[in-house]
Amino acid sequence: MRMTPRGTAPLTAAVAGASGYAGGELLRLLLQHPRFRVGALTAASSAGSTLGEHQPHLPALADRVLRPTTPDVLAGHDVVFLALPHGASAEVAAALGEDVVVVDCGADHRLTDAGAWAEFYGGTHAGSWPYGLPELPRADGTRQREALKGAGRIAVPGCYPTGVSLALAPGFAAGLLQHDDVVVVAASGTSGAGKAPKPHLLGAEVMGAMSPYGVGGVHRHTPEIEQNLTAAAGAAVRVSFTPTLAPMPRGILATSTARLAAGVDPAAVRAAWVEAYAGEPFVHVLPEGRWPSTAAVLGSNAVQLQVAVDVRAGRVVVVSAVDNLTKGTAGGAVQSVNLALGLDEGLGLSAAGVAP
Ligand SMILES: NC(=O)C1=CN([C@@H]2O[C@H](COP(=O)(O)OP(=O)(O)OC[C@H]3O[C@@H](n4cnc5c(N)ncnc54)[C@H](OP(=O)(O)O)[C@@H]3O)[C@@H](O)[C@H]2O)C=CC1
Ligand SMILES: CC(=O)N[C@@H](CCC(=O)OP(=O)(O)O)C(=O)O
Repeated sequence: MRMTPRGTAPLTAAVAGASGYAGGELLRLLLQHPRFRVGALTAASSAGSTLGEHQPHLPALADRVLRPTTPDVLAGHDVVFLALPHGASAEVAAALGEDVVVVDCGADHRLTDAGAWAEFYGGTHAGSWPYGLPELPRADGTRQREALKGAGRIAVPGCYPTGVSLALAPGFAAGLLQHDDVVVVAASGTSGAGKAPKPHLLGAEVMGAMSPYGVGGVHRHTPEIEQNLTAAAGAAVRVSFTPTLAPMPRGILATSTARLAAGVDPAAVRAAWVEAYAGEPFVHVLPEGRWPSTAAVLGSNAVQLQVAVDVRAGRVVVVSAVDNLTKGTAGGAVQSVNLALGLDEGLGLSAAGVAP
């Protein structure tokens, strides 16, 4: 049985996938966290090399040697962060005891519907864990953070679902939006695709170009976004989602639109978002007339939002920006772990970004 830590003794955190982008961002945040001490660091083909060869921006850990990703190496920590490719987490997690908080940054434990898993990922569904998006409004008036308090297992959301779900959920929770006409187009920086070499991520392909991918309702974040918006609406929501690759290292800008429900006064719409996030330190509805930008959230755990009503088209338009590696992965993971351990939710995290 896992106990809530008392006092101020350091908590140990292992990071599996430490040579990757998500692993590197987790380590950057853990080094700034007052309660964590970094324990074992693991990888696959990079095992045996030093962290400094993969993460030159983390000099404090440069001499640490990466170890193989095995349950034996990861056991004995308070928290294990898994920043591994899809499909690699479930087996490792199953071999870790109940006394360890396990945080899966990959997709293996995000979806509750085994049919959706089979359709979008294929293979065996590993099951679902409490979903790590604390601010997400739910139809019963609570927030997702309630499911994370004391959790021993956490499924970190995908980067697009973080920005898109927080953008639209207040409108569904307040009954302002139709459920069957939701369109999302989002652009992501290339770190969202991970570090493993891929031809479409070569500099010559990416620089100076924006290109869509996963078009036609086939991107695997579609069912995850629908799952979140359905939880907010209390009834099934259908989404058409189109991702785009943008020539920048980090950041996601999402434009999410939905048709206004019958009888809704357009003038009253924006207030629902302002009210939903009024007490949230990491979700910022910008003052009217200002628009989110990926540059303003770089390295930050913040989500920026703006809401407008396109009266001619009868649609609500929400633009959101997140850093895919911070709030979109590692920051969201640390925030959820803080809740799981009974620590202050924002401990070690900042809404301040890096600019220009
Ligand atoms: N990048 C992003 O913006 C986001 C990523 N995520 C998720 O986080 C996870 C990691 O992504 P990301 O960091 O981008 O990926 P990277 O490709 O950058 O890193 C993957 C890491 O996993 C290790 N690894 C690869 N295969 C295995 C294996 N079979 N067993 C153990 N370790 C392995 C790699 O080690 P080696 O160096 O030895 O190959 C590397 O450390 C993924 O599930 C991804 O979906 C979630 C949200 C956003
Ligand atoms: C630019 C880019 O390729 N992005 C990734 C999403 C990254 C992420 O959040 O997702 P997962 O944890 O679900 O892999 C993609 O579209 O597949």
